[in-house]
Amino acid sequence: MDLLQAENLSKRFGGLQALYRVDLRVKEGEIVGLIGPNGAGKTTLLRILLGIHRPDEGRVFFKGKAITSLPTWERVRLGLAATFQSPRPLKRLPVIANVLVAAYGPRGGRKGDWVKRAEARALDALEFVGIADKAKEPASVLSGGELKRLEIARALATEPELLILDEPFAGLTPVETELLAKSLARLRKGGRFGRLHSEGCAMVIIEHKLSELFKIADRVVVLHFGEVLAEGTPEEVARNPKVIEAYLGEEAHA
Ligand SMILES: Nc1ncnc2c1ncn2[C@@H]1O[C@H](COP(=O)(O)OP(=O)(O)OP(=O)(O)O)[C@@H](O)[C@H]1O
Repeated sequence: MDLLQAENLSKRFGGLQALYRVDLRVKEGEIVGLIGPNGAGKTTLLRILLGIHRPDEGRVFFKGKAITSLPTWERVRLGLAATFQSPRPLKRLPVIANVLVAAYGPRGGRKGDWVKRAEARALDALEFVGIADKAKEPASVLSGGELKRLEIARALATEPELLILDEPFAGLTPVETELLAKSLARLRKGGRFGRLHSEGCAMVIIEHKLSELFKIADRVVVLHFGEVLAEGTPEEVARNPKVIEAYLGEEAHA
């Protein structure tokens, strides 16, 4: 059984067809890259998976359960987590408090001693993304790259089974990008990270930095004008003439 199964998703904003009959499947522990030109519908798809938008048509299943009409918090409780293109931290609160919010959230409560363990898990999530030394600083002191990593720590504190990342590498330096890509690959393998536990987290990663994405993705789905243009391994997608014409070619000319 697939961990996530989205079927026949369509979404229209006024006269604009942002998504048209899109299918997306994610297996347990799989990393799926979601790419496509600006405006292709990637963020719209992410928002439907999270319950921020309702699709006009189509259904979403997570762990075999129909979640199409569930609110976001219930999806999080089931094991979905996400980070967004633009981080929105609680700026005046310490970095650790930003992560604690997630650790105390609806999913935290599934384990008996969650209140006692929340602090430890929040710290370990910060350790995982390499900003534990800033735990007591207000979130406002973090650099752009560190804020992106804070978002990831916050998502990880819920110990998700599927993590959806919207441009995690954007705004990161090359060194930060490489470190984060390695951390995500470790997370997918699973294991214990301090007091955090991962069974091998699956991921959907929206990204324009293709060389980094292609190193860690098992499969890549290409959206174009709201429809799936192509799908395959990174190698297959990179040499697909339709993809080169619609997207990669454009990058090459940029
Ligand atoms: N809330 C909204 N209201 C109206 N139009 C929207 C809304 N959200 C997205 N759109 C439009 O839907 C289309 C798809 O946008 P979307 O943000 O999903 O693309 P994207 O692939 O994520 O692009 P990018 O790479 O620039 O983030 C765009 O034309 C966008 O302007």
